[in-house]
Amino acid sequence: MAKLPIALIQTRTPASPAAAFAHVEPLIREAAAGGAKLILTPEATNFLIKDPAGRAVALTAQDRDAVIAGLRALARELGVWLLIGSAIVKSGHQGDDRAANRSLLIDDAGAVVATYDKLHVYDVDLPTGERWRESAAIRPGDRAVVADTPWGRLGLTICYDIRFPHLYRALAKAGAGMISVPAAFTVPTGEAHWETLLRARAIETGCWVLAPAQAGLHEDGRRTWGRSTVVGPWGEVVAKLDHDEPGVLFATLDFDVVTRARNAVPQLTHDREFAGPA
Ligand SMILES: O=C(O)CNC(=O)[C@H](CS)NC(=O)CCC(=O)C(=O)O
Repeated sequence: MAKLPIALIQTRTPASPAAAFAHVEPLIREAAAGGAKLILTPEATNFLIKDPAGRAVALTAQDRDAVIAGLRALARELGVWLLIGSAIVKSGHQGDDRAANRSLLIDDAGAVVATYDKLHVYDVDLPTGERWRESAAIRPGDRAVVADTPWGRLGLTICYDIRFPHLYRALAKAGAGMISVPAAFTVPTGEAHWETLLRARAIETGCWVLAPAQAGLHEDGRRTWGRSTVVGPWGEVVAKLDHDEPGVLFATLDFDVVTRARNAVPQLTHDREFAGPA
């Protein structure tokens, strides 16, 4: 199979959608100019605020969101596939005011070909005193998604999902050769867990793991870990931005490596049913 040149975009997304688009657009152009055919952006590409429940930004529906519309036009203009790691949009569920934290896969004609709503929401109290209640603002999704691309199947996940290995196993078993993990990781958990979790999921699944990240001190005082990373199917870090500044990370995916890793250790075919623990 042909090799796939990709790029991960590392952003420090501002709080307003217009500023968020102005921030990400030149980075995507740089990625396309560098030859990437699939470009991935982080979680919360359309705006990033500390507390989405605080709603400084009015929610829009997916098909009315100006950032999504702008990025669809850009994908078409540049002739690239684009994963909007996530956009925070109206969930579309009646009687639930919360948003969806949604990944959107855009093809090179600008069409939305797959969407995935983040399954696991981040309700966590960190030892540093940081307190997150994502469930107050975000309605979690209820289905896993793999999408077909010209280069094989892509499994879609978001940020905190990385801590739920069974989701990744299900995606690999559904034929994914690459899995996206757009993120806005906190600094304390980024430092302690980010790279290890990404490498573990790659090793367990024999998939390419593609993790574009929010980075640095955002305008509302929130800080994210950055360190966008591409991990190969054997678990090695193939490319990484070792900092928390905005930027573009290039890599070339070879899907023969997926086959080789899975032939070497056919763990995906060795699952067993088991009783208990009692
Ligand atoms: O709220 C937004 O606008 C964007 N979404 C996020 O920042 C989300 C939910 S608060 N962050 C995480 O999932 C961090 C996970 C993490 O850091 C970990 O697993 O340790």
